[in-house]
Amino acid sequence: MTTAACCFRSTSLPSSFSIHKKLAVKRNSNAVSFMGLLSFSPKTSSFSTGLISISLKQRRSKNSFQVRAVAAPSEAVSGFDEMVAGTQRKYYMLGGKGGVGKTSCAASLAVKFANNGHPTLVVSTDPAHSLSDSFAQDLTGGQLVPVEGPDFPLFALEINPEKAREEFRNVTQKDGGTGVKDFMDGMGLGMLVEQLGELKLGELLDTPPPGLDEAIAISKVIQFLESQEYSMFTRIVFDTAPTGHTLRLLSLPDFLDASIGKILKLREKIASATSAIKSVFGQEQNRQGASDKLERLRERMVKVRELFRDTDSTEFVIVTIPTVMAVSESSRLSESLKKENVPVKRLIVNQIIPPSASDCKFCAMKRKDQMRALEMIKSDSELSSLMLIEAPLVDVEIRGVPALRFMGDIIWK
Ligand SMILES: Nc1ncnc2c1ncn2[C@@H]1O[C@H](COP(=O)(O)OP(=O)(O)OP(=O)(O)O)[C@@H](O)[C@H]1O
Repeated sequence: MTTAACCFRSTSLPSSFSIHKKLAVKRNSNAVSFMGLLSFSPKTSSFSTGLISISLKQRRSKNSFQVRAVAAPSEAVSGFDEMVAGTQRKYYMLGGKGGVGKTSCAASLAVKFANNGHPTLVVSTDPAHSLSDSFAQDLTGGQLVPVEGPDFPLFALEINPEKAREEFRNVTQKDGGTGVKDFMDGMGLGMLVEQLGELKLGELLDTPPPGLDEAIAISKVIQFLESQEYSMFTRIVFDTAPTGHTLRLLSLPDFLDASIGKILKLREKIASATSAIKSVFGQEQNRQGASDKLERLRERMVKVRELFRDTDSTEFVIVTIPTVMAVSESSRLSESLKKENVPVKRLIVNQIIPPSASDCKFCAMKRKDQMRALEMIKSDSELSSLMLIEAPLVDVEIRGVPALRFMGDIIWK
């Protein structure tokens, strides 16, 4: 058995393991190993650290190599049995600070659900999508795209926030905002125009606050899921935008709901005030259509809000890394989510450096730091009550279904 010493270099892997964007999924996307002592056994064609082994034996299935975990640094259980049980539709939203591994964790959960018999949809509502990168497949286009690899249907959806906002703008501005204003001006109802000023909807859409795109994206997902065609999905996994956005998103549906509610009320007022002349101008039909659209949009916003707070079907999983900054932010996120009555049960601490048998000072220091952050979690009033899931740092990027399957088997137990 040959032994290669650690560090966070995938150069400790043979050259065929180097990660190339396009080829990753077909050839070597399961090229995953932990930092730490890495051994290669030519006899069995497998790598092993003290913690995992990766078998290079080619499988007959589409996904070339088999990746097998022997043991993870933490034997902590994520309660996956509970997550996977039942065929009632469940929503999992993964969120946290930027770059901590939300997409990798969300994608690995989606793969795991699909491999456990759930037709699954994974949705990115992060304006900076990375699902395509994570799956090493082109999932762009704002439509449901089948993901190749898992045993059961897995679809991905990257919502194009710009496009979604544009659609929203068309409905609210043309038919509900400026449309109302023009209409009222035309009717000589200037006194009602002032009331529109309060709505600030046009302003909102010109300089959208963070979170708006996500609210619209989620409402769009709800729109998809309302149709019969998509009723087969029993698990929906959301890869959400970084923390700040998520927090603002939580209050947005209320805000938008109120704004749209105001517009609709205003419409009713106008409708009665202009009932005598409206038929002359033949505008009644248009207005009714616009009102219906707004009403539907409002209903969807209400559903977004309800979805976030539904303890039976929804759970927000916080993803963090073991650093003081990330832990502090996660604590604040947990507090805010609880305040908003969003169900939170699990906390993933990602990128934990496993104990290393090699004599790497940098790793030892880093690990010590991480252990301190983990202690901080255990004594944090917000985070200590959550189910702690520890996920190891691996020394290459997690890309492609086999790698995600491997990661999923470590995290979701
Ligand atoms: N446990 C891990 N070990 C090694 N690399 C990891 C791990 N988790 C995530 N990564 C890598 O870190 C990078 C960022 O991960 P990912 O895209 O999942 O994070 P994110 O939180 O979704 O980021 P963003 O906030 O930018 O959307 C990716 O290159 C991913 O492969």
